[in-house]
Amino acid sequence: MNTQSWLGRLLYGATHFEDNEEYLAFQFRFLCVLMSAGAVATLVFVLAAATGDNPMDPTHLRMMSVFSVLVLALWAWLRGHKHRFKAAAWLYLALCMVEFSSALVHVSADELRVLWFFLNIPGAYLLLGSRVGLTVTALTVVGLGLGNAHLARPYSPNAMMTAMVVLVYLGLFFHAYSSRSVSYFKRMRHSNERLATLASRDPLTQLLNARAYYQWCDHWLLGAARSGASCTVLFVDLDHFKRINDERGHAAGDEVLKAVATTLSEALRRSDVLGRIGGEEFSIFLPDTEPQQGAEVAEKLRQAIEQLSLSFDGRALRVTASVGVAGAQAGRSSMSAIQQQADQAMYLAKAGGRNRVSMLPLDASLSPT
Ligand SMILES: Nc1nc2c(ncn2[C@@H]2O[C@H](COP(=O)(O)OP(=O)(O)OP(=O)(O)O)[C@@H](O)[C@H]2O)c(=O)[nH]1
Repeated sequence: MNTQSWLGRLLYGATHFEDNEEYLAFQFRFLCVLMSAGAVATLVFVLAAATGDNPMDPTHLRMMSVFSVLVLALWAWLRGHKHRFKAAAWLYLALCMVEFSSALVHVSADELRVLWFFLNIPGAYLLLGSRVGLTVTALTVVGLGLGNAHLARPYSPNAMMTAMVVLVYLGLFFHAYSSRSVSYFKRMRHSNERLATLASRDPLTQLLNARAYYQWCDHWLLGAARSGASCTVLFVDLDHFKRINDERGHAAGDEVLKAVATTLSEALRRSDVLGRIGGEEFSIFLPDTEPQQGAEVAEKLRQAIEQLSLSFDGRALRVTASVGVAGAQAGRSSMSAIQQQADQAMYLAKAGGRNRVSMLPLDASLSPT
């Protein structure tokens, strides 16, 4: 979506659109093309008038020159800046209205000049939405209806009627089209967001699933490789979880997993990342954190889990966790190597009696049983 040809770069500038900005990307590019084409076409008219091939009213000629310069400037201002799109679209619409009105008033010899207004209708709908499109259609019909009698060479009632019917038809046609296409894009964006959530979240706890979690960690490690920043991974594995399932039922086990996920999320900083990477296994990535600090966080989490007061079917449930801590420097280790180290540390904690925190290479158990 963001790979651009040389023509694209020339017309739109270097503009990055997110996956959920597909419709904005279309509108932005459409406006850039409209403005560049509009400015060039107007310059051709101006040049033809200057060489005497297309004699034109001097007031309108001046108007066209100003129009083409302003549109070129507006296009240059918009290129590469998607957040300027709305303002540029409004300004372009206003410039077109002035330009077409000038042609209507000053170029009486051109019987077809009313056609310029027809261009505004699709442009307004596609760039600024159906409400603006409808307003522009209504203003054009009313303006032409009231202004015709005051023109130096007014259109015949028949010609005016034809122009108005076609304008109204065009307005209705684009109203239906733009409302449909916008709602279609919105639904598509919503579905894409839902799909992205389904693909990256664990359905039980709503935490990142293993794939999304590791993807995030790999991305961080890659980004921090140059600076060699420290990070710590905590591997949290619930103790004797099978027993909870066997003795209290699978539903009780699910409740425990949800409660632990909430407890961990609440205890962590916003910059930390938490994923459910297996049945009763959670992994936590602490960016810019030395192992010793990470071990303190691990101990805090272990205590929070131990202190959880849970009950299922009216009976209390107790849960504890063993936590393995592994520290690393970005650029020196891969995520799978760090996770493996955290895994081994967690097994040390299990072997040491569970409900504790361990760290490699020396067993750095922080909590006595
Ligand atoms: N309720 C529930 N249980 C799950 C889920 N995913 C995995 N499990 C169970 O988690 C249990 C994990 O058991 P083990 O790997 O033996 O680990 P443990 O009983 O916690 O023992 P230690 O880790 O050695 O303390 C298994 O019984 C799985 O069926 C889940 O989504 N919901």
